[in-house]
Amino acid sequence: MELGPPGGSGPAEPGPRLRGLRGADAAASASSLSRFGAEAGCRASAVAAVLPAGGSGERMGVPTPKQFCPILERPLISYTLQALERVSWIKDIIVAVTRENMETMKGIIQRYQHKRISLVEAGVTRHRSIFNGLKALAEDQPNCRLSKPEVVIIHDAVRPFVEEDVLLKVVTAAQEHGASGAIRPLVSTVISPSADSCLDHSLERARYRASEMPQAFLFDVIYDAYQQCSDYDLEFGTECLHLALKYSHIKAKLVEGSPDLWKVTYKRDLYAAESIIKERISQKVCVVMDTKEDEEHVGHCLEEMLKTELNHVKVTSGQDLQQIILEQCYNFVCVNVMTSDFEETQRLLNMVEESNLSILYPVVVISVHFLDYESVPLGQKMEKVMQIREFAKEAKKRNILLSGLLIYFPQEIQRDLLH
Ligand SMILES: Nc1ccn([C@@H]2O[C@H](COP(=O)(O)OP(=O)(O)OP(=O)(O)O)[C@@H](O)[C@H]2O)c(=O)n1
Ligand SMILES: O=P(O)(O)OC[C@@H](O)[C@@H](O)[C@@H](O)CO
Repeated sequence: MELGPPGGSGPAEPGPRLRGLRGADAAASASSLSRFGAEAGCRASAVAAVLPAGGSGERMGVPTPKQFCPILERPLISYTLQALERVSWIKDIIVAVTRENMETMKGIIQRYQHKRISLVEAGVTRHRSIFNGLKALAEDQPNCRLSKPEVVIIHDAVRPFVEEDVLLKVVTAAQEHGASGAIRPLVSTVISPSADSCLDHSLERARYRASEMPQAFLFDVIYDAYQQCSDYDLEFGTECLHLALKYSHIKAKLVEGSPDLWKVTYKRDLYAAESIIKERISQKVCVVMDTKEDEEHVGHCLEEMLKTELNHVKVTSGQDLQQIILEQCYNFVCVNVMTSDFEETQRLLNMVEESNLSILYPVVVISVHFLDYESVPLGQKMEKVMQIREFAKEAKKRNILLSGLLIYFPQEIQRDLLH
């Protein structure tokens, strides 16, 4: 579906071209029932989001625009989309990308099964990209399929660490004040240089804040502002809150944001983002035992030890494995006591694959085999466990990192361990 440029109004560059890729409506998660959720019997305030993603990432210093740079083999923008998709009361997510990156963006949406996404063409500046995203939501556009929201969130596509709580804060504040934005304390002091590059004056740092994202606006407030916007502001402006003040005379409510709201701008930010993501997905481990009895003995011994290092440790003998996978655990220790077959591990791999869990992040599975070296010669055991290499090659294709661990115990110690 194409959206032509509005009749005579708006900037010179091509108007937004909406290529609806609206996925199936994501099931509203019960946990997100909120004043913006699908609560039965009350009119939910419609909220949409516009993600400017049409930049070239010059400061990153690599050929690929930073929003498409990989983190753990997945494009940065996919993490931001996932963060917004987790919020069930955001009904539409409009992403502004350049025409040349449109196919790349479509591929990301399909590969990572992103939902509620619509694409518009980016502009030559960030403000123009945002304006094109807003036009896709305005009802004054011909053939527009998206309904106008009451509140619109604007969030840079290169800010992947955005949580539901700050989104709720800025949207609630925007409903009350017309506009709202996340802010953070300044790290460096702001100074004003003179024409000859000497210090003219410095600002009292404590009196100022850094403007971050997300921001939220009553749709009409920000859309009217962009429609009145001068070409100079569209070309050189960097602050949507300023446009709301200058053109719609709305003073945005400022909301203290968390330290994670920073924007990926330089290469070091990409490394920082990767280590934060690794840290987050490695804090949850599930120990899968092959019997209920082992769960209560070996499993809980392991749980006590792991809890000294990790935030979330879950032990199961399989009955609630499906739920654990749904809760997005990405690390599994599959313990096979007294057996060297892989039935348990294979069952886990199948469940992980069926759940599409490894689409978004790599899943780590360690298959541990406690074996009595007196009953079976090492060579035969090693042959069995070496099979895991074949499993691992196949699993890697599905973003599942499988490894095997063979632990030999004389029979009596195993008995002691289990009782
Ligand atoms: N014409 C533009 C320029 C920027 N952006 C988006 O605005 C966000 C924040 O802008 P910035 O960090 O400046 O991104 P770039 O312009 O790509 O970076 P650089 O200035 O280093 O080139 C990014 O998601 C970027 O893709 C956009 O949608 N359209
Ligand atoms: O200026 P850039 O294009 O690097 O990034 C845009 C930022 O200025 C902007 O995201 C925040 O300051 C909030 O407006």
